[in-house]
Amino acid sequence: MSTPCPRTRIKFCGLTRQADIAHAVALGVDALGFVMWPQSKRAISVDTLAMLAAEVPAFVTRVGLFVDADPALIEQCAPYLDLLQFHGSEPPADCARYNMAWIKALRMRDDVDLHREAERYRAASALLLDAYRPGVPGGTGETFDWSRIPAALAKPVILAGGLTPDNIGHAIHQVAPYAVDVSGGIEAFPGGKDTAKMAAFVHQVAAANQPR
Ligand SMILES: O=C(O)c1ccccc1N[C@@H]1O[C@H](COP(=O)(O)O)[C@@H](O)[C@H]1O
Repeated sequence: MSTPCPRTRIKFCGLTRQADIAHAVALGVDALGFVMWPQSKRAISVDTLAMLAAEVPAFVTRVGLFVDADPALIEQCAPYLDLLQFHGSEPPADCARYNMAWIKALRMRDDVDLHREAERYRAASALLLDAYRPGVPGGTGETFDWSRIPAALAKPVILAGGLTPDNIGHAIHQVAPYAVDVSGGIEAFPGGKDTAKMAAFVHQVAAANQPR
């Protein structure tokens, strides 16, 4: 029997509208991210999170994105989420205090040591690697040098940062990540997804997963 080809999991982030969720689910997207950082142009309220989370069927992961958030906000959101995404400078103990699965975003500053971070955040379900821009926690729409990602890292890698339907095939072939995360690259406007770009992204991931 031949070895099955690995399937790159897909997370769409920055969902704010029911119609975009329905389209993402129909495309077979694995995880949907909700930005709970109030300064983001994609931020939603807890009430909107509750409404949108109810639209997500079983086996699609609802991810809450937080940036150095007040624990009270995370606790309020937790009933509507399956996974926490920490996108600030949260230390491991702060990520682990909610009795929920979590991932840690790391911004790829020049001096980041991914092996060291993988050891430090060993309780994370995965590490999400994003571009670094000073003063901005994420969602910049910028890529980083993917060759900086070591082939053997102790944690699954979620590749993020400036991914689009045009570059995702190349990214998967070069990095072979566990999953990919996209926000700006499938948007029509901040917080609103473009149905054609969503479909193109998913199709490009599927194409990159075909044996060559
Ligand atoms: O989307 C945001 O507004 C955001 C704000 C603060 C931290 C992270 C944010 N988004 C995440 O950033 C990466 C890359 O996004 P993009 O594809 O480059 O737009 C992704 O994980 C988003 O979920």
